[in-house]
Amino acid sequence: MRYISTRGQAPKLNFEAALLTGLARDGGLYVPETWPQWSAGQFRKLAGKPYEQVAAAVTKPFIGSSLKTAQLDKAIAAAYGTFRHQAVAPLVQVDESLWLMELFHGPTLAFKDVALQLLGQLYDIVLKERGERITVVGATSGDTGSAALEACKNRQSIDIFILHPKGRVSDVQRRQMTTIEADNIHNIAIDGSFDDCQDMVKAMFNDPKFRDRVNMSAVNSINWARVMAQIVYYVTGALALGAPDRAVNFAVPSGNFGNVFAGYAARAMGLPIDQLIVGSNRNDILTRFFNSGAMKMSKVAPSLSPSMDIQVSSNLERLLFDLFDRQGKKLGQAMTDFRETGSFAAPKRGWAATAKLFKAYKLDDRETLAAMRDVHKRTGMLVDPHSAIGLAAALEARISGKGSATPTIALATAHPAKFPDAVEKATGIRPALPAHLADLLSRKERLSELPNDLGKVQDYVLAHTRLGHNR
Ligand SMILES: Cc1ncc(COP(=O)(O)O)c(C=O)c1O
Ligand SMILES: N[C@@H](CCOP(=O)(O)O)C(=O)O
Repeated sequence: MRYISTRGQAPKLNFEAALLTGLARDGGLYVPETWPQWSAGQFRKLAGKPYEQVAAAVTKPFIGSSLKTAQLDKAIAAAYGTFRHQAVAPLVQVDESLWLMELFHGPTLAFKDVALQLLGQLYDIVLKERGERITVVGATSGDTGSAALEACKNRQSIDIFILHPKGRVSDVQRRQMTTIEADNIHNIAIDGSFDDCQDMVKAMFNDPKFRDRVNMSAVNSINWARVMAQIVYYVTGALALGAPDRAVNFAVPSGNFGNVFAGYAARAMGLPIDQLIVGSNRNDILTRFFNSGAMKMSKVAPSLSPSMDIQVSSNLERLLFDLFDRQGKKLGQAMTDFRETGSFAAPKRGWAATAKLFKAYKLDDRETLAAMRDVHKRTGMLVDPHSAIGLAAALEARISGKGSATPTIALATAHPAKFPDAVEKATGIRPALPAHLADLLSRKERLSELPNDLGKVQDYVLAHTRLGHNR
C-alpha cells in the first residue's frame, strides 16, 4: 500500500514512512493511494470474531509489508490488552433501532485510546528496527493529549510535547495529562484556542529545518495510522448488527473529523454504511458545510463539549480530496484560499452523493444537557456531553426520516466521568472516575505555560527534546 498527499506535491510513502512522517511535506495529509476493496464474504468471515482478530484483518492491507504478521499481532494484543472491557468497543442497545458503541474503555477513558494505544506499539516496533528517535508534537482539545501521553510515556525513542488551550479543557482532562510522571513527556498550556494549537503544530511541520532537526512526528489524526485504527470499530459494530447483509448508519460527534472519516474509509472498503450522521456543538462549521456545501469560519466559542470546540476540522481535507477527484493541486489552492478568505464552497460535481451520505445536526449547550437528561431518564445510562450530541443527532436523523429504519450506532466517545460537571448539571448525578484514576484530583500537576507564539513554542521544544541539540 502506498500513501499520497492530499495536496499532490509530496513523495509517495509506504505505511512505515507515513506513520513517522505525519503531515506531508506539501502541507497535505496522507491517504491511501487506493482503498482496499473487500467482498461481502471477507466481511462475513469476521463476524463474531474477537476485536483483535478483526483489527489484524482490517489493518493488514493498509500496513502491507511494513510490518511482519507476528509483529502486527503482538502490537494489537498489547494495545487492546490495556482495555477494561474484553470486547474493546462493546455495543449497548438504546431502543429498537439505536445502539451506543462504548469507545471509552481504554486507559484514558476516550475513543482516542483505540488508535493511540496501537500507535504507541507501532512506533516502538519501527523505531527500534530503524534505531531512530522522534519528537512528537501534538495539539489537543482535551482527549488526544492524554491518550497520546499515556501511549508514549517512558518510551526511550520518543519525546512528546502536547499543546492544549489554557483553561479550555475539563479539569479531569487537564489532570490526566499533567499528572503523568515520565521524563519524556511535556505539557504546554497555550494562551489560545485548540485551532491555534493545531495551527502551530502544522506550522512546525511546514518548517522543514525544524521538523528535520527534531525528527518530528504526529499523534493527531494528521497521522494516517490514527484513522486506520479507528476503521476497525466501524467494522465490528456493523458486523454485530448484521452487515454485510444489512446496512447500518453511524452517528458520530465530530470536531476534527477524524473519527467520522474512519467511517467513510470503512464504507470505501465496501462496508454497507447507509449514512454517516455528524453531530456538532455550537462550533458547527461541519454541520453548516454538510447542510449547504459551503464553509465560513467563525470564532470558536467554549461549550460543554470542549473536545469539539474546533473550527478548522483537519480531516475534512481528506474527504475534500475525493470531492476534488483527487486533484491535489486544485485542493491545495482551495485550502490556501480558505485560510485567506475564511470561506470555502465545495465543487458541485460529486456534492449530491456527499450530501446524501452525510447528515449533520447541531446542538447547543441547552440541547446537549436535555439530550443527556433524556437518555438517562429513558435508559438509566449516563452519557458524556460529546456522546450525547452523537446520540441526539441519530435521533434527529430518525425523526426527520433521513436516518430511515436502518439500525444506527451512535459512538460514545468519552466516559461520563471525564465531564462530571456537565453530567451532574444534566442528571443530578456526579459520575465517579474508575479505580485507576480515583486519586487523580489529588495528584501533583506538571506543565508549562506559553503564549500563542510559534517561535516561543519551537524554542521550548528545541530546548527540551533530546534531539534538539544533537543534529
Ligand atoms: C470525546 C470526544 N468526542 C468527539 C470528538 C471529535 O472527534 P473528531 O475530532 O475525530 O471528529 C473528540 C475529539 O476529537 C473527543 O475527544
Ligand atoms: N478533540 C481532539 C482534537 C484533536 O483531534 P485529533 O483527532 O486530530 O487528534 C482532542 O481531544 O484533542
